[in-house]
Amino acid sequence: MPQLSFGLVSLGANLPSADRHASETLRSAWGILHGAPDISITAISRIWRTPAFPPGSGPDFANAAARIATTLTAGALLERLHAIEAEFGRDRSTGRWSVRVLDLDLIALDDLVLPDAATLRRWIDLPPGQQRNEAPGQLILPHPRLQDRGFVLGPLAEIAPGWRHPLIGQSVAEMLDRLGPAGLAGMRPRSGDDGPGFP
Ligand SMILES: Nc1nc2c(c(=O)[nH]1)N=C(CO)CN2
Repeated sequence: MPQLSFGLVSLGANLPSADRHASETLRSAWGILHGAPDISITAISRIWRTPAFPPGSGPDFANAAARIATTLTAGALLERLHAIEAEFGRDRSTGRWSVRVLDLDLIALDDLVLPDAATLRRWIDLPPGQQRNEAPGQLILPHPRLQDRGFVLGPLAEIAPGWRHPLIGQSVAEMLDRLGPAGLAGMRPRSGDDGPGFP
């Protein structure tokens, strides 16, 4: 029997037409994710509307977070997430902060720390905006900017507030607290009828 892992995935969409379209993109993406034989979504946050980061870099995003159970390895799961992004027309070659159709980020898988604790610590401590020197496609877990981003932590706190970062040692709720009110500035869950709960 392959091992069943616990995973956290952050979903983001920013379309020029924003809003309604972007949340439809997220809904169909999590439908595809849940339809895969070796992945199931066990909880999904509400859809949040969030200002683009960095500020002024484009239209608002729709963001959500999913808790999954999977038998896939981290590498296979990441490939699957990229394949779903490609189905939505995302082109990873168009640059880091360009307008994207769909973003599926693997935030964490069990307590994996990759590539290793010392390297991840160095990347976590990099000043904002400074580039990491990872190889293209290299697996980094947990996501190295997770603790700085309200648009990740806000939705995540709805489905996994007690999940503890294996290197930082803080829970999602504690990381969100540390960001303070400014960390969620301008961000809001869209409406009560968006969830939580799946489907
Ligand atoms: N609000 C918000 N801003 C972003 C997002 C995102 O998902 N939400 N994703 C980015 C690229 O990963 C860059 N900026």
